[in-house]
Amino acid sequence: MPSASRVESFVAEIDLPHVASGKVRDIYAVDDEHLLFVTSDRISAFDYVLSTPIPDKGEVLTRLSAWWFAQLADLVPNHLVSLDDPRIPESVRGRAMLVRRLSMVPVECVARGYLAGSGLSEYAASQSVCGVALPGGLVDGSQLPQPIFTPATKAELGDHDENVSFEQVAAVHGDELASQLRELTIAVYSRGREIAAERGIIVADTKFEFGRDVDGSLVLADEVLTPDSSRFWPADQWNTGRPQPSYDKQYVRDWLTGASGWDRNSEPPPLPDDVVAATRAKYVEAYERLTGETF
Ligand SMILES: CCOC(=O)Cn1cc(-c2ncnc(N)c2C#N)cn1
Repeated sequence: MPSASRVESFVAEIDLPHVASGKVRDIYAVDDEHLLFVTSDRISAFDYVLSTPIPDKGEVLTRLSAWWFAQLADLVPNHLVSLDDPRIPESVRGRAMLVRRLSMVPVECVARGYLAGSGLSEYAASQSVCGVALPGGLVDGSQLPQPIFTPATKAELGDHDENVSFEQVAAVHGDELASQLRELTIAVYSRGREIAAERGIIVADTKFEFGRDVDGSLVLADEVLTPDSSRFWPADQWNTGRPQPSYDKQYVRDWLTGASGWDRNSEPPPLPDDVVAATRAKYVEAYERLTGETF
């Protein structure tokens, strides 16, 4: 959980009961049926939430999620009600969604189309990810023969989610729900990946969260296919056998591991203005390339 002072500072900004917080997003209760899903301008890197915000990042990611919800509406219903409802406080309008309150399924529904991160580590040890066997000879950044469902259990803030197998999800939630989650996760990722690829962005993997509404239907919740919930790679720089450049966070990563002189065991230093500006520009560029709209 974030430090008490951090949560209080956000609760102070928004006069609604606090429900949940992630590294960069916070959820508040509006009424029995609705929540306020707020995305801050905070950015995280190397498992730290950096002290320097990226102006407009929260609004870019909020509007990107809203755009994806519309692109995916024929595949799956979603929790978005509005971006400009009068119940959204003026102080966060633009970077907040009014959403339907759901009964959340406590499974991080991850789809992977490429090998990276914890998937690569698991593959190196077992030639599988979350119990899904893969062909030999794959390397960092390899495209998988087809997208795979690699669920995880949500960790406390600051810890890494724990990868689990489909069978483990089925053991806890039943075969039917586990199969529905897998099918929906792969279908929604496949659509999103295809749309992004046409626009020069590889979505290597992504994490969805689903909830159930009052009649038990699965509804797509949380944020969707953003650079925070997914690995976004520039397609024109894709080169297997080494870590891929991040579409949105590479300037931050390069500065932190280079010119900043940062000692990895301590809090990262504040970002210089040029890194902030270049990073903001990448978020805006990703939004404009994907949606075709001017931010
Ligand atoms: C920001 C940190 O919290 C989370 O990411 C996970 N979470 C989701 C909910 C939720 N709960 C009911 N209805 C919803 N529509 C949602 C959503 N989204 C609560 N925590």
